[in-house]
Amino acid sequence: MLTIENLYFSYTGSAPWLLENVDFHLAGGEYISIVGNNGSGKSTLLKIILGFLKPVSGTVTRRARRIGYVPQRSASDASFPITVEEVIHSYGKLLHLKKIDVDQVLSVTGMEGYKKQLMGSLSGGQHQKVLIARALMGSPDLLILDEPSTGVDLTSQRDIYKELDTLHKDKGVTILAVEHNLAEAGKVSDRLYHVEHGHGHLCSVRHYIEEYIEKEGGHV
Ligand SMILES: Nc1ncnc2c1ncn2[C@@H]1O[C@H](COP(=O)(O)OP(=O)(O)OP(=O)(O)O)[C@@H](O)[C@H]1O
Repeated sequence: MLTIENLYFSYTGSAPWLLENVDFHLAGGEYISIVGNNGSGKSTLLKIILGFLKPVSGTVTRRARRIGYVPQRSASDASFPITVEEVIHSYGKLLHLKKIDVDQVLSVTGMEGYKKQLMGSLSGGQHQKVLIARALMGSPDLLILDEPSTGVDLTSQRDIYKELDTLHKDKGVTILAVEHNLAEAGKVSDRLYHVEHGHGHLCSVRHYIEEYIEKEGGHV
């Protein structure tokens, strides 16, 4: 679905590298969460994968038919006066979809009852559920999310990861997400991709937690 080979990236275009000699492979049907400290380059890697940024060197091969993207939530999202149904309609137009059934789109994450509401009036969890529903328009085979549960209460976090788990397990959607929420994402991801000091490696959730406990002297 996605292969990265020998990727180097920095915002200046030269060393020191933010991402250095990165290799990554995401197979169809997998769910991988990208984890690592603040500033380690996770969102940057996602932007390179999405084609928003160009690697300085190395290759990114995308084999997905269609990619759905849920961006990181920003404070400005709440102040823009747009309703839920307008968000769905405008995205459908962007995708050149011939028919847009707003109720059907929103029903995937149980948000059809909120279509007349302003985006800014939704709670953090409701907002993310609308963005996930939007990202699923046009039936993407790869769903990419940047910190899907930021600013979301615990109950809504569980709802969101339950939905991601269903999409992954029942509908076969391949998922790649930048994550800080290991408590929830760890339960549903197949593996983690740990970005640290410019390098990345795949590991199991268990291995990552053990490594973390060792470094932090026994505290998670
Ligand atoms: N447009 C930019 N121009 C220059 N530097 C940037 C830009 N965007 C990000 N950076 C820097 O690149 C580094 C990595 O940022 P990035 O957002 O990829 O990290 P992250 O791992 O996603 O962090 P977090 O967990 O805090 O979201 C940071 O030092 C950041 O300040």
